[in-house]
Amino acid sequence: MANEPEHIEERAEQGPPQQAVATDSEGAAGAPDGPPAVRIQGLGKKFGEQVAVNNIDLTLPAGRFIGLVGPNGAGKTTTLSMVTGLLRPDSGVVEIGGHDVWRDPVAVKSRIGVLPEGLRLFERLSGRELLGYTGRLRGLPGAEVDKRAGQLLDVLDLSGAQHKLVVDYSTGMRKKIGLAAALLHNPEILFLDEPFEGVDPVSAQTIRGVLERYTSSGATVIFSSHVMELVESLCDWVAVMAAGRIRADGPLAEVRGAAPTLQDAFLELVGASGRGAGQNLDWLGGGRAR
Ligand SMILES: Nc1ncnc2c1ncn2[C@@H]1O[C@H](COP(=O)(O)OP(=O)(O)OP(=O)(O)O)[C@@H](O)[C@H]1O
Repeated sequence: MANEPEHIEERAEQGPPQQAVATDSEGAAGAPDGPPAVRIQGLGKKFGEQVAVNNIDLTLPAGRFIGLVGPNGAGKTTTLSMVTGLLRPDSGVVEIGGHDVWRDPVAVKSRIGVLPEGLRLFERLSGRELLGYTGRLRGLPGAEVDKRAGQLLDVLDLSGAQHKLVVDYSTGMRKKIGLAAALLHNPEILFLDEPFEGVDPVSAQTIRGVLERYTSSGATVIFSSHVMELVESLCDWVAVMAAGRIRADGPLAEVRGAAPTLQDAFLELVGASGRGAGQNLDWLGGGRAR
């Protein structure tokens, strides 16, 4: 990720140009009785001449396990940063649970949990203190924060490290404490940027279990990943992004289509299926005689 998140309050004040948002509750929203988890219209972001996100429209239904996939530089992090109010778009509208991210930031932020990529944590707090601080910031009563923090630390196998300073946490431990902090207020929608990166298989299994339990209650998870097998086994809804555009989105089976795996469908969608595997590197082969 190359994004340097701007300051959140500053961005909340200076929303992007507003556009009218269609009010239909049909189609990909999938939940006729409520608004979709996320509705994006005309969302765009440029960094200098580099178009990171190219006027995308996307509707993500509530109550699903949703994967946002795409090659390096596709625009996933930029999109998630704008959707969660961490980065100001150049254009477009984002609604979360029917609330405009820029006009109604408090309503939105109380409903979402975010595990951003390149997560910055308060390094000089212990894991336990970090959760205590986050819970109080979220307005939870102290006793409830203590209870939930203890349970999350236990489930995520961090109890033994709860009094260690976050600065001394490993990459995987940082992901797990970040996830605990994002879940503490029991949000309706959880956004996770590469939640499994740097996480060992045992911890990945634990995180999976926590997320599956969370979505089974009707909550929504939206996460970005490069690992197709993971997305295929976890998600029931997928959006494929490449070069700043949405190439396909919908139920997993629909996006996979006739392809044997999501990986095959993905390579086809992003136009990488015919790309050579380094045939030009004819000098490479350290095991052969030179
Ligand atoms: N702060 C920034 N300044 C300049 N360019 C940026 C910045 N953030 C992102 N970009 C560019 O925008 C494009 C999209 O980047 P982004 O990080 O959103 O992609 P991504 O899909 O998350 O990639 P990855 O999977 O590698 O993390 C890339 O070309 C990237 O170089």
